[in-house]
Amino acid sequence: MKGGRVLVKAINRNRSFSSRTPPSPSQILLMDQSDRYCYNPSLHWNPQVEEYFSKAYGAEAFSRISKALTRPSCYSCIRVNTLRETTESVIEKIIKFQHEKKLHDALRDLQTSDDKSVEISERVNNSASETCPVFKCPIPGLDYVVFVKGSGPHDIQYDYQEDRPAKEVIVSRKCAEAVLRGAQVYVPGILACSAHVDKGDKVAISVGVEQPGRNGDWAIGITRGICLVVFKSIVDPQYIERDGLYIGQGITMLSRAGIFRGLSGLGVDMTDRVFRLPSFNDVLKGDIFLQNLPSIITAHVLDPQQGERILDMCAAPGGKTTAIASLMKDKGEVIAVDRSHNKVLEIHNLAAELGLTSITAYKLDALKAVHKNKLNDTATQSPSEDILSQTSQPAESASVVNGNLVSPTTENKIYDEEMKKGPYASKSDLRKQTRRMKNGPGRNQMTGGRVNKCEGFSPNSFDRVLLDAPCSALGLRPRLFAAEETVESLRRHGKYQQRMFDQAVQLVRPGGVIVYSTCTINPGENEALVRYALDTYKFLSLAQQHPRVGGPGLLGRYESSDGYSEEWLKPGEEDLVQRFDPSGPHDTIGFFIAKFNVGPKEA
Ligand SMILES: C[S@@+](CC[C@H](N)C(=O)[O-])C[C@H]1O[C@@H](n2cnc3c(N)ncnc32)[C@H](O)[C@@H]1O
Repeated sequence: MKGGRVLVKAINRNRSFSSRTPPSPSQILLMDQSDRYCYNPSLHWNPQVEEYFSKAYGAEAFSRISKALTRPSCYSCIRVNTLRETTESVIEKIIKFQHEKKLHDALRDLQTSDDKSVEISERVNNSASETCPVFKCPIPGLDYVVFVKGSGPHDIQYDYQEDRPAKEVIVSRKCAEAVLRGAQVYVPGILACSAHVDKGDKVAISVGVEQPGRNGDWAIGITRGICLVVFKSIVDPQYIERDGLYIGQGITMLSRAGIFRGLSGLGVDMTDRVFRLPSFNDVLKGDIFLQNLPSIITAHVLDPQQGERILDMCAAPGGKTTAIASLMKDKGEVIAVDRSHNKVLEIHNLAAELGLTSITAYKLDALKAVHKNKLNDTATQSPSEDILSQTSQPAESASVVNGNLVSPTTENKIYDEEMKKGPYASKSDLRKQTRRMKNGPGRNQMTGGRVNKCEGFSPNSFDRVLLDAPCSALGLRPRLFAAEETVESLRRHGKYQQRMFDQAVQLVRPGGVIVYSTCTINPGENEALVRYALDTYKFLSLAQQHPRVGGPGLLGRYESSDGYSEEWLKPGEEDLVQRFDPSGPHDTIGFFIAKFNVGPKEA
């Protein structure tokens, strides 16, 4: 009864999150559940941002883009490491992998099902994990790119019965976005679940998405561990808000108590998904790299040549860096910088995994990428004259404990804490135990390493520079919430990118090339940057791009009621940039690429 009162309070509190008048619990139970148990989300935007984008694209086009962002692309895009493998051999391996996965799922089905009479071959045929079509990318020049086609959205049978609602699990938005891309549900991503959930139960998975509050703020309104109850007299908080936010169903790997006691591990094994996309986590490591099509195209557009010296200014985790090095057949010098120590380690690990030796990664703030003692040194320098002051940073060797990257100091503290709790005989026993708990040596679970720090580079010392700028990332999909960005934060991104671009311009040699890219649909970070670049540096000109897959850029300007204005492209420039529309025929993320030729610089 006490629990019931807590829930009623929670419901009342959460009513403020919905602008609709919530139906009563008995009305809810009479509602057509097919409206509820489906995937039909609409993306929340900050109202001013929505107005700005609607003006930029037109209301109808923006609504299409917004809808497309809530879905994953319908295919996985794989870049074959051509230094190690052929496209044909990778296609064969992927087909074999999918058949093995189907058999694995059928065996799991046999283990968990009450009806053991169904033959394994029949289970293989009925398995929800499809063998997806695998084919070479048809774009000329990209025959080392492989597409694996997924499917969806699917209608899922959640076995809802009026008197016995499905057991449910609510996951966080980040977790749901990963699940929509093919991941499993891990314990930290679970926010809430029904009462009496046992290990092995079939559960419907929905998403807890931020809802508008009274004060114009956004909140999820779910306390982790809350119990979901649907009786005739009571419904859980956010019952209404989860309408149309069901992403599939799965089998729980732990009981309710186990889920909320644990910190890591698989929580729900997804058996039926709204979008079926093959997951290639840790599959064919070193032979393939999963990468968005526009990112692969960005490396092509840079057109790096063997023997050249290339700078990738914001490089981690190294997707484009490694694509560039591969296009150069690993011959030349690819310098990759990122401001984050751990992310530089990721670049190292990825380069090692793909067997690329032409890449050197440094920790460096790209806003200070021009060496300060060489700022006025505008004479063209050959790479050998470019003296970098680098320090091999005596970086703390980092370790992974329980999935988290920790420094040795932190690691020691953890040991001390664990010593107090655990039955371990000694620190060395605990160390062994902890090592066993560590995740495997995947690229994102670094097991420590040294990072070179560098003071910057001489002006004019690179043949080509890629600035894949940090951005609002409003092109990434699937996305279930977008209202965190305001017009002010979007403008700040634009200013930051301009400062980085200024550095790129100084570092590239006359006659060289700069490629600028973002994964956002925001014209303020795309077309406005191009305008800034062309108006500020008269020796820059837009260059033709190959291959050309994206659509034209936006022409004109934008003026808001607060007096702020933005200049975009001028007629004739629109076909020299590539804008990837998430609602377009290629079904990619939202992305933007501009390529600049660098003419003679003024003295
Ligand atoms: C869009 S991601 C780059 C993705 C990468 N190019 C790839 O293809 O894998 C942007 C990166 O910029 C880095 N970054 C942000 N501000 C930076 C700065 N001031 N200097 C260097 N790197 C920065 C972030 O750490 C992040 O890794």
